[in-house]
Amino acid sequence: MPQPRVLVLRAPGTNCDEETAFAFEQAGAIAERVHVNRLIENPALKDRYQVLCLPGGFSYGDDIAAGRILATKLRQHLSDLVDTFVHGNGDRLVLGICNGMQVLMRLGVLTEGLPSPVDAPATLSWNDHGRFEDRWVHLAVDKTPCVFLKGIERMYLPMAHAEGKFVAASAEVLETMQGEGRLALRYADGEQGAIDNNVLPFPLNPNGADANIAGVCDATGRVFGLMPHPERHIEATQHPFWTRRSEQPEFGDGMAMFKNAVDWFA
Ligand SMILES: NC(=O)CC[C@H](N)C(=O)O
Repeated sequence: MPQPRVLVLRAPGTNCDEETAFAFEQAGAIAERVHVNRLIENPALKDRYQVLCLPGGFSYGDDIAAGRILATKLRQHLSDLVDTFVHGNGDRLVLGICNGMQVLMRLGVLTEGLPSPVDAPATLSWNDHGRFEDRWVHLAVDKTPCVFLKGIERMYLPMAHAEGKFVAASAEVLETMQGEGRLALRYADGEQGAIDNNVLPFPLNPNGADANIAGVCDATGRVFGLMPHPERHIEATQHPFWTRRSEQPEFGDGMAMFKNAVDWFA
């Protein structure tokens, strides 16, 4: 099986790049952490990679708005790189985790092709309670073309963010996204929780996101952004109650996402 090469993009304030690269490597990929300034110096570096991953953290200190500055830098200096991974020949993948999803949202690649009643079809806003929130959440996968979520029904993952509330500009945006399978990942009520479009109470929905949205993809399913952290649950012993389980699964819930990415290139 060809080993895909993953570009894990770093910027000042990124803090999940090591774990994310490790998760991809455990899944069978070759992952390299590359600083955004190295790519600006040498844009041709991008041609080494099949997957672009924007990891979590506080890029540029979350100044102005989380993800805003890195997104602007990418748009100004590396639009060709973004275009190659997002569109290109349709043979590459893009994953944004937490701050990475924030960057993808600010770039507009996760809401491409949607009706836009105001300046953007959707955005990420501050959590309803106005604070940084760090907790484990139950997630359910909706019917979706998302490559990363193939075969996954549920996950239990940590979330850790302040600006993670997905807000759509209109009901039409949400309907279109759901129709295209783009509302891929939702906060759910416990392990058996189903997809629910009615906003679940805190802490089930930790930020008040519309339709309990935790992750969205583009229309092709190759570009995916999620607020929870799959790279923080790739081993069974990272589960908060692992010592109380009689049997351990082979991997933590997040691992399947990284394996799906690797398998897509097989
Ligand atoms: N874990 C993260 O990537 C945090 C994202 C961002 N800094 C926020 O607080 O919203």
